[in-house]
Amino acid sequence: MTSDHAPPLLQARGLSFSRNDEPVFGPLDFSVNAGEALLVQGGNGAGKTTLLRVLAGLLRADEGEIDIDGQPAQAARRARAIAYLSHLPGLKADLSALENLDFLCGLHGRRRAQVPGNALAIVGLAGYEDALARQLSAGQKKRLTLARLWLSPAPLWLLDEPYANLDLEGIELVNRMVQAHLRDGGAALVTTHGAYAAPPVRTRMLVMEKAA
Ligand SMILES: Nc1ncnc2c1ncn2[C@@H]1O[C@H](COP(=O)(O)OP(=O)(O)OP(=O)(O)O)[C@@H](O)[C@H]1O
Repeated sequence: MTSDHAPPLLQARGLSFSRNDEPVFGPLDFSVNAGEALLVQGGNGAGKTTLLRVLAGLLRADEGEIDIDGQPAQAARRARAIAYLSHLPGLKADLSALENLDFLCGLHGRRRAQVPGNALAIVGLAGYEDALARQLSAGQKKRLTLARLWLSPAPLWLLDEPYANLDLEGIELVNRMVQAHLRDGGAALVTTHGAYAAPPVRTRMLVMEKAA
């Protein structure tokens, strides 16, 4: 079977979510193939973060189906396939940068041939190995979460506002990481308000609007 006939890495059909009977989004239909990015665009409150949390399995959809590699996205498949970069850093404040990465690799595994020390250098944090997470700036924290992402073995990246808090060099770093990940056969969903940079890769668009 050639990759042209492989099922999408991620497919959502009729996906909808509401809170207290108020619709937040949907029904949405979209798919992302290996080697592609899906830009999830929408203004504040449009439901982008909520969608990523539903895809990551942190919230339950009201209706619809999510398939990963052509199979229903149950918990074990999600855990193996998805790396979720929240807009919150989710770091252990009293552990060092390197300890945070070691801890997260212990929880989620890591790509072969990638080690935490190298990942720190790749994201521009060489020399910060022993700095406590709480002593890092917002942009440095973001870079540390990018190092974690880089170490993840998961093919499907869910990136919530990956450019937030980053300087120009950091934005280019995200774009290079996404390009390399897609070249390796991965895929990425990237939320954006539309005003940010977007990765220069093969992209699909999903435009979300605040539910009426
Ligand atoms: N924990 C929560 N409890 C109640 N309502 C929430 C909660 N989180 C989000 N919402 C509401 O759900 C809607 C969608 O929010 P969401 O964070 O998904 O939007 P977004 O598109 O990511 O916005 P932004 O661009 O501002 O980050 C908003 O109306 C928001 O107020």
